[in-house]
Amino acid sequence: MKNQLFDLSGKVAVVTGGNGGIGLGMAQGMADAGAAIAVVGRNEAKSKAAVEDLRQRGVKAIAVATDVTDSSAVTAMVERVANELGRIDILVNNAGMSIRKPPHELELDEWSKVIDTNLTSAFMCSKAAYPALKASGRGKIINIGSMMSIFGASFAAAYAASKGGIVQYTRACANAWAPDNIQVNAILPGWIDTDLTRGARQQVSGLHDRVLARTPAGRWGAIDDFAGIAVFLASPASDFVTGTAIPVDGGYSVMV
Ligand SMILES: NC(=O)c1ccc[n+]([C@@H]2O[C@H](COP(=O)([O-])OP(=O)(O)OC[C@H]3O[C@@H](n4cnc5c(N)ncnc54)[C@H](O)[C@@H]3O)[C@@H](O)[C@H]2O)c1
Ligand SMILES: O=C(O)C(=O)C[C@H](O)[C@H](O)CO
Repeated sequence: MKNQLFDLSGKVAVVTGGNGGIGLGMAQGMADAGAAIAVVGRNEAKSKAAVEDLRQRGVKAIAVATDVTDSSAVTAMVERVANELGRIDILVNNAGMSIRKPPHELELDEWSKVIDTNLTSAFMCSKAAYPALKASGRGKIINIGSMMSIFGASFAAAYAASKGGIVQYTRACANAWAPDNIQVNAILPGWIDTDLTRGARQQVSGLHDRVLARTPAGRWGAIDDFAGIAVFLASPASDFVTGTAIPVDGGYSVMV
């Protein structure tokens, strides 16, 4: 008999920021395991391309244009996914951004934008999706933290605050929703080659080589590195795993 531990057939996953970068890597992994995917993003051309890629993998996929900092848009997004794909079993809170400045130069509106995008969006999406995840009977939430959930950087005050907050929010929800058989976990990516970190490499002098030097795997991460962990945390294989924050970092967080 086929091993069903990692089988996502019949499941529906919502991936915020799923039209590129780490979100697309996770969406591709879950699609290959059989899940239908709702790609939640703002850039329609990128979302269309992502949906085509996912459909080529033999699953249903839809694009839902949504700004995850807008609470009524988030509510409408969840309703549309449930209507069009029939259910929600997996929510991946992945959308994120950074504004890289020293803390004393960061304006209040910049601080708020980062916290709203990286942390408050996870709260809003999780709260909106909770009834559907509970109805699923086997709900899974995957939140995306960072090395900045563990370490600090002079250019990442708001970003690190948001990513530290994601870990604590994950733990709270894991406790609250365990009785509903919803597992809530976080992934802490190391340094991954995406649009986000292309910006970081332009803005932070020497970053590329510093990351290479302290990553035991000897390379930057790729979006494909997130397919396996997404499938694990979305599937029955992780049914007794909740409240954790798992680094996917080529060893960066264990390097002295
Ligand atoms: N790349 C890395 O090294 C790295 C490391 C640690 C954590 N992360 C986290 O991984 C996640 C994905 O980042 P990435 O590196 O793939 O970068 P990315 O820029 O490719 O992806 C971020 C996605 O979030 C979307 N997004 C941002 N604000 C949004 C909003 N208001 N509404 C809807 N969508 C929005 C973007 O449009 C984009 O699609 C982020 O949470 C990021 O903080 C990335
Ligand atoms: O883009 C930045 O400024 C970041 O800090 C991105 C990530 O969080 C970083 O790769 C560490 O995980």
